[in-house]
Amino acid sequence: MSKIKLALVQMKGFSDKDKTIEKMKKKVAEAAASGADIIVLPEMWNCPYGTKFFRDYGEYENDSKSIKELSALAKEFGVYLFGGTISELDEDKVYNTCYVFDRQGEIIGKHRKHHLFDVDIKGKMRFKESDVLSPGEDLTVVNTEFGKIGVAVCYDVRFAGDFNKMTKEMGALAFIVPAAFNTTTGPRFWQIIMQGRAVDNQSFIIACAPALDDNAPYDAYGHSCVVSPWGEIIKMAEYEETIVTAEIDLSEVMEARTQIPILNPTSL
Ligand SMILES: O=C(O)CCC(=O)C(=O)O
Repeated sequence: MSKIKLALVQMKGFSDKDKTIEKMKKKVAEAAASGADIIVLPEMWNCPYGTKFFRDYGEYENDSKSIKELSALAKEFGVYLFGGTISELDEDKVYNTCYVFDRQGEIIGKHRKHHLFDVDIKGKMRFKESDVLSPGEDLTVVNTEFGKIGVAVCYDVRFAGDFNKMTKEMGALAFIVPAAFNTTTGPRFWQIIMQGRAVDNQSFIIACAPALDDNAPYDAYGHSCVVSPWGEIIKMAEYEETIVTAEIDLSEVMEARTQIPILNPTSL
C-alpha cells in the first residue's frame, strides 16, 4: 500500500484556546471528509506564536485537552493525525511537541522540536525560542501502514544532516513538518528548503503551516506544501486558510533513489 491521501489544515487560531480547539475539530472533520489517510496540523496551532505565550498555553501530556481531542478525532475518522505542535509542559520545562496518532487514536510518536529558532536578522527580526523552550533530544521516525515517516518541526527542516540520518539510518520515506515560517524568512527560504530536503533525501516533504492572521502577533507565511522526491511542488497554498489535499505514491521514492543513487553511491 503505497498511495496516501493527504490533507494539510492551514488554519489560524484565536487567543482563546478552547475556541481554537473547537475550530480545529471542525477543520479536521472537513479534512477527513476529503477521504484523507493522513491529516496534518500546523506548528503551535492552539497558541499565538511568541515566546511569551508558550508557557501559559502549555499542557502536561497526562492532562492535555488538546491531546485528548486529537486522539478522539483520529479514532472517530480512522485517520493518522500528525497533530501539528502544542506547547508541552514537563516538570519545569516547555517543549514544542508534535504528537502523532494512528487510526485508533493511539500515540505512535512524539517529536520535540530539536533545533530552537534563535535568530537575529539585522533590522528585520529577532526571535529567541530558547528563552522559554527546551530543545528535544531525539530525531523521530514513526511507523505507519505506508512505511516510515520522519517528523521535524519548522526550523528543524534547515538541518540537512538530521534529515539525511533519518533517511539513511532510520528508513524515512517521507517527512511531515509542522511549521510556522514568517513573512521575513518565508519568501526567501521556505520553498527552496522544502525542495532541498526533498531532493537531497529523495523523499516526499509534507509541510503544514498556519495561515497569515492580521490579528496575530506573528506574521505566519502559510504556504503549506507537498513536494515530491524529484523536488516538484505537487501543491502549495498561499497565505489564507485552506485545506491542501494531495495524493502521493511512496513507490516514487524508491524509483527516484534507484534512478539517481545518491543515497547509496557504491551501488553503481
Ligand atoms: O527557519 C526559519 O526561517 C523559520 C523558522 C521558524 O519560524 C520556527 O522554527 O518557528
